[in-house]
Amino acid sequence: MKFDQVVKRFGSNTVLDHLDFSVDRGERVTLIGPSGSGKTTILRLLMTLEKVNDGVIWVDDEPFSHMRTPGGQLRPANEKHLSAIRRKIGMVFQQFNLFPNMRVLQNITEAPIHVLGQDRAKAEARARELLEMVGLGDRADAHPSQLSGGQQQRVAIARALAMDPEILLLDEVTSALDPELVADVLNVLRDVARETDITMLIVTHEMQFARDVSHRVLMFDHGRIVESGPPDQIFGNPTEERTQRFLRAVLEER
Ligand SMILES: Nc1ncnc2c1ncn2[C@@H]1O[C@H](COP(=O)(O)OP(=O)(O)OP(=O)(O)O)[C@@H](O)[C@H]1O
Repeated sequence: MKFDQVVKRFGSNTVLDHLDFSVDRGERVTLIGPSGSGKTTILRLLMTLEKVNDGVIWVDDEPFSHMRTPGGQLRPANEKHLSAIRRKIGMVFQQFNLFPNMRVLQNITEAPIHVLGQDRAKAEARARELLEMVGLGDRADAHPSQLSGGQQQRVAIARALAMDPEILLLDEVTSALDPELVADVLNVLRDVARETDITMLIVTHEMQFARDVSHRVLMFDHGRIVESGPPDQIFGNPTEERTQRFLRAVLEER
């Protein structure tokens, strides 16, 4: 995946200013930085919830924000291109947004059956495997309201994985949880990181988790990358004053 000179503005506010970065297949990258630095905007562009003002996003060497004309030129993606391409992307949000009137199993199989056209038996078998993986093998028939927030978030992780995404976006997935439920969710994500080769883009304030699972950390400020490197370097020995100040502030919040 590659952001090539991406510009995103909201009115006169330039949130991403000619942003360039790439993420390799299978790489896990954490975005850190102060509030308003553009991290969520990057994830929303990849979810096709926002459109770039300039520059191009590429996934698998194919234009993502754009599409090719028969003459080989790039033009902004239309709805058809976006709906095909957004299937490559899975996302888990701060709010779990499960379908409240569907049981856990159906929450997971809904999109594979209705969007990907998977056979029901196959989708259910895969959903049960994923429920085992997130430690909820015995809750397939529960309704979301019968689960804790942490369990609901683990269902949301299984639901995202059921679409076999190439890229998984995690946006502050533990921020809405009671503190005692955070560890279970992060442990499930550590397992996902260990057992799959899904590319992950992670926004989190859980610095130890970021350190454990990321190959690389990008520090953002005002829509630009201030510093990037392996987690041990960024968290252990950051060179930029802006990164040092940000990490001190995060530690003080704890
Ligand atoms: N839909 C929108 N309309 C107008 N401005 C927006 C919109 N979405 C984001 N912004 C602005 O874009 C900037 C970047 O926001 P973004 O949410 O990407 O930052 P962030 O780094 O994810 O912050 P946080 O950690 O608080 O979530 C902010 O100035 C924000 O006010």
